[in-house]
Order: sequence, then structure tokens, then C-alpha cells
Amino acid sequence: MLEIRNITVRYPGMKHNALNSIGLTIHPGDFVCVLGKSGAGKSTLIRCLNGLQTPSSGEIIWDGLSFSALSDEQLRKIRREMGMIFQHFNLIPRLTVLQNVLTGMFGYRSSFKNLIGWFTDEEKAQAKQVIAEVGLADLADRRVEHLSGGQKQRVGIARALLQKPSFLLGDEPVASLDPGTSDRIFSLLQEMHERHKLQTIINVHDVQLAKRYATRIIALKDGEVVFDDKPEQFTDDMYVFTYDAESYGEKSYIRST
Ligand SMILES: Nc1ncnc2c1ncn2[C@@H]1O[C@H](COP(=O)(O)OP(=O)(O)OP(=O)(O)O)[C@@H](O)[C@H]1O
Repeated sequence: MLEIRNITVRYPGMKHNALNSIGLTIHPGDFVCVLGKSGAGKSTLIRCLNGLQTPSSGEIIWDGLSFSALSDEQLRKIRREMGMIFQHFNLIPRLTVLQNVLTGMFGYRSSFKNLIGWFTDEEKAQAKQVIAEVGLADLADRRVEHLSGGQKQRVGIARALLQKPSFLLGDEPVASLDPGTSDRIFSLLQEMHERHKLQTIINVHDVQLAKRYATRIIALKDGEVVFDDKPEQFTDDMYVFTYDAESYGEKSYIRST
């Protein structure tokens, strides 16, 4: 269970809070999609969860540990628990799929081993296993720069899985992909979520994807939680309110596959 207790984030120079007294509990099995228009605070929330942003006030607690009082070793452990996937994939284009995925092991190894890039046969076998799980077994030795966007995101997912995380966090992971590919990536995320018993929290602009795959939708507006419930409860009126739209679909946060 991950507890977000009353967190507020105000960036330097900002007149308002990016997040304003957010309180949430993420339960085992949750597949959360976070909705909200641009600037609502979605990325800031994800950045707080992966330790990249320290809240101005409030606490995040996981496994009895408060993020604000961690030793370096505990911080390393928390970072390993947070598998992260990104809109622009954050891969190294000139390296192969296997080499990119192996970087997911870095949190478990010494800095020296990471520096020289030496991996054991066992580590390579584990990486090949997750590469097969995301459907890229035939492409393990291909350079990432030669892959499609959807394939690159599969590499990103495999790298996150190799960390053996408890959480899978995504900051707009399908925003650069076409609707059909986005749907296939969400289907893969759902499969991995269930197989690896993850707690998944994904920011997404596509409301239909959220409604199709999430077990829980959280909507943010102006840094506050305005909706936290099952996807079927996210009504057209809630859409209009969340996105300051005039009608359902009016703000193009809905795509069809
Ligand atoms: N590093 C920063 N410095 C100052 N202000 C920031 C910074 N990052 C975000 N903000 C501000 O904080 C607020 C929330 O931003 P955030 O990126 O979390 O929103 P978002 O919902 O993820 O938006 P988007 O969908 O466009 O990515 C916005 O007003 C944004 O301008």
C-alpha cells in the first residue's frame, strides 16, 4: 500500500500550487489512470512518486517508509521498486534492445559494473526473458534507433520490468503513438500488471483508453483530485468538468481505435 498524505507542491516562482493537499492511497492490484487537462499536475504527481520531486509539504509512505526520511540505501531501494515508462521512451538509440533493457538492472549492481557495462549470463538471460514477454524476442540484437515507436515503448516496458518493480509508473507513455498502437501498448501493460502483480499508475490524455483499461480513474484539476472512482463512474459530465469542455469529446481527449 502506497500512501500519499496531504502533499502540496509549489515550484519556485509559481503563484499557485502544482499539487494542492493531495491525499490518496494506492492499493495492491490498482491499475490507475490519471486524467486531467494540461497543467493539472499529473506529471508532478508521478515525479513525487518516483522520488524526482520532493513535495513542499506532506508525506509519501510506502512499506512503512516515509520518502522524506530515507537513507541513500533506502532511496535506491525505493527507486528500484518504481519502474518508469516515458512518453519519449528515454532509450539509448545506438544500443541494442538487449543492451537498453539491461540498464534496468543498474539499481541492483555496483557502480563499477554499471560503468564497464559487464553483465553476467544470468542477467542477460533474465533480460531476454522480459524481452520475450513484451513480444520482441526476435529483435533483441537490433539497435533501438531502427524500431517503431510501439516497439520502442515495448523496450521501455521490458526495461522497467527487469527492475522487478512493485509499481509501474507512466508519464504519458502513449502520447507519441497512433491510436491502434496505443491500445496494444495498454493491453500489454494490463497483461504485465496482472502477471507481475504490479500497482500501476499511468498519466494519459486519452479518456477512452483510461476507461477501457483502468480499474480506477483519478482526475486532477488545478492540482486537486476532483474524481477518484471506477472508470464507469467517469461520466460525460465529469469529462466536461475535468477538461473545461463544452461537451463530451469537445477537447479531443478521446480517440477511437
Ligand atoms: N519544473 C517546473 N518549474 C515550474 N513550474 C512547473 C514545473 N513543472 C511543472 N510546472 C507547473 O506546474 C503545473 C503542473 O504541471 P504538470 O507538468 O504536473 O502538469 P500535467 O498535468 O502533467 O500537464 P501536461 O499534461 O501538459 O504534461 C503547471 O502549472 C506547470 O506549468
